[in-house]
Amino acid sequence: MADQTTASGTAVLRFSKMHGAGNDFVVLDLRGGRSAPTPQLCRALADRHTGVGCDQILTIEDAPAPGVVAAYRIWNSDGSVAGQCGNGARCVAAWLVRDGAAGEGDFVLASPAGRHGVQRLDDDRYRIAMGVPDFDPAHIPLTGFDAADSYALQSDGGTIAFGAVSMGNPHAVIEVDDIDTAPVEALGRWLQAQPTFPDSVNVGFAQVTGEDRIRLRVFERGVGETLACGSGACAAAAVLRRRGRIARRATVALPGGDLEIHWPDDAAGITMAGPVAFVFEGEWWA
Ligand SMILES: N[C@@H](CCC[C@H](N)C(=O)O)C(=O)O
Repeated sequence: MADQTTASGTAVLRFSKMHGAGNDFVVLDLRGGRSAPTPQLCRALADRHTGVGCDQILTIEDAPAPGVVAAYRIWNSDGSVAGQCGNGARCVAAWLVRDGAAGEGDFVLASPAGRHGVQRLDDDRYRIAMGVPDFDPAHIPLTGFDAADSYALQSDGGTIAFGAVSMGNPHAVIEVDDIDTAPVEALGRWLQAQPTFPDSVNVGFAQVTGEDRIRLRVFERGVGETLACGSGACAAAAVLRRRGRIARRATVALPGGDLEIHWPDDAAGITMAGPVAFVFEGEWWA
C-alpha cells in the first residue's frame, strides 16, 4: 500500500493527521484500489510513543457507486475494525473537499454503516447524516434482552442501568449525575467485557444539564476514553430523547468540544454537526 519507495527500498506511506473535537486520526488515501492497512500497521501508526499517535486510522477508498464521492473505513488504535466514526466522517469530508474530489456543495460518503449526506457549514465545520438510530438488540448486538429503553446488569457494586443503540457501531449509554466523578474507565471496561455485548461496546456517560444540553464522556471500544465520540454523541442523544429526557435538538458537550445533534423524529435519520481540523501531513517509512 506504499505511495513510493526510497532509494534503499523503504516503503513510504503518506498520511494526514486530523482531529474532530479532539478525537484524532491518521488518514490514509487508498483510492485506486490500494490495499487496507494490517491491524499491526494500525497499531504502529496509532502508538503515541513510537508512532504518529491517534485514536483511529481512517482510510479513504474508491466510491462504491455513482453519486458517492468516496468510501471510508475505520480502525481503532488497537487494530480492531469499527463500523462507524462520526468525528472521522467529518474529517474525511473535509479531506475530500481540500483534495478537490468533493466540491463545496452537499455530497455523499459511504461507510460500512451505509450512505451519509454531507453538508459543509464552513471551512472548519461539517454536518453528517448519521442514519436512523437502531434500537433492535439483535442489531446492536445486545443478547439476553428484549428491546427496551433501559436495561440493567448486576455488578459487584450494584445495579448498572444503561440504554443501548446501534449507530452502525454498538453503544451503551449510562446516565449519571456528574460526569466529572463518574467511574468512566472502571465501568467502561466492565461493561465492555460483559458477554451480553458479544462485539463489545462503546460506553457513554451522559449528564443531562438542560432539555437541549448533555455533557458526555465516552470510553471507546478499541481505544479507551477519547476527547470526543461523534457516534457516541448521537447514541446518547437518541437514548435520552427516547426516554423524554431531552429535546430533539441538543448540544452534546464533550471534553474536546461541542457537537450539535438533531433527531427530527423517531423514524428519521439523526444529524451531527461539529468541527474538523488538519494538524499536519507526514510520511511513514515502513
Ligand atoms: N470515535 C468514533 C467512534 C470510533 C469507533 C468506535 N471506537 C468503535 O469501535 O465502534 C466516533 O467519533 O464516532
